[in-house]
Amino acid sequence: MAVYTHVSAEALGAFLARYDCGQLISAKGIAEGVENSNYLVDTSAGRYILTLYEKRVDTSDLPFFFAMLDHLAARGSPVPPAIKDRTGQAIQQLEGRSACLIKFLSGVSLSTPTPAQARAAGVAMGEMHTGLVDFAMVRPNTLGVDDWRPLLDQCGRAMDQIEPGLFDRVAAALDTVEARWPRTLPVATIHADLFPDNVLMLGDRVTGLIDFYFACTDIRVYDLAVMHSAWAFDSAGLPLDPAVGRALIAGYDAAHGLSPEERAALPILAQGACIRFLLTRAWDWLNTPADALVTRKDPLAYLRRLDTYLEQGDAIFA
Ligand SMILES: Nc1ncnc2c1ncn2[C@@H]1O[C@H](COP(=O)(O)OP(=O)(O)O)[C@@H](O)[C@H]1O
Ligand SMILES: N[C@@H](CCOP(=O)(O)O)C(=O)O
Repeated sequence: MAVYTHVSAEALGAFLARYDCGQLISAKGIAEGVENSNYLVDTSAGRYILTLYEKRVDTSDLPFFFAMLDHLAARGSPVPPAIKDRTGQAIQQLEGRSACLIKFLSGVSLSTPTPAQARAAGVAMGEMHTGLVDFAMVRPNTLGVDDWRPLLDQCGRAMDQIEPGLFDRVAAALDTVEARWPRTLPVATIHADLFPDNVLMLGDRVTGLIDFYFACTDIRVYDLAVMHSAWAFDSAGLPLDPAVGRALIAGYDAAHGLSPEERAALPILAQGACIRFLLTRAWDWLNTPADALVTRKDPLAYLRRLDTYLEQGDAIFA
């Protein structure tokens, strides 16, 4: 459960008093998520998400994330803007953390998407990228290709406690990815973590794109590769029906367009995405205290995805 910081009823009441958002009715910690503390807050005026920012979010980045959300919301994307208090402030302090009240969006996240749902999600990413074409702010990717080697070294040989030989396998894959990483593809603002749990859906319709706290400026089609690595596999990292991944890419292509160079780069970008999530999961696996109220994500599910990309090459994207 991702509730790292407890919020008292008194502190929450005082926090809500700054907003025109009604009187507090209830607040419940949200089990999903791993990065921040999230509460579902009901008031006499409606339902909200309260987020307190924890370890990986640098609060100096919050203005970038909220400007991106406001930009997308103004262009009709189903994203949740932060709510401003009566003085126009979105970012507050609560229980010693930076905190925001965020619009609640309906929908549920999928564990086994159908091709039709994957297509809709690909379209949603494509439309998001189109909406961001004129977004001018820049935030370098702090978990980009040049950060993976230092992260691998930080995890070190302790990775072999997760799986014997894991460090050497990831090091070898990273050698290839670094050598073949495309450096001339279009760069843009990307979500960088659009997993199924960050896409809310009702049936085949996307109702929400959430969790923009890894958003950054990087190779645009890397965003699609990240998405493929998360959507085309089950939670153990085993491939789903290949039609799911194909539909995702077709939806993106229909909504935004994919150049031949971008399409050709997908295999190496997807291998990079596997290394990125394998490493952050491995770091969390090795450094999360046993009594933490959070479910650690399995690094090896990303080793299995990497193996599939290495075995299947271009075929999985054809
Ligand atoms: N704007 C929102 N509307 C509805 N539910 C949300 C919203 N934001 C977050 N959630 C819920 O909270 C969960 C955790 O949020 P998320 O941003 O993914 O957390 P974390 O950053 O800790 O990974 C989501 O899986 C979803 O259930
Ligand atoms: N999507 C990442 C971890 C980030 O978690 P999220 O709940 O913020 O999406 C992973 O699965 O490793």
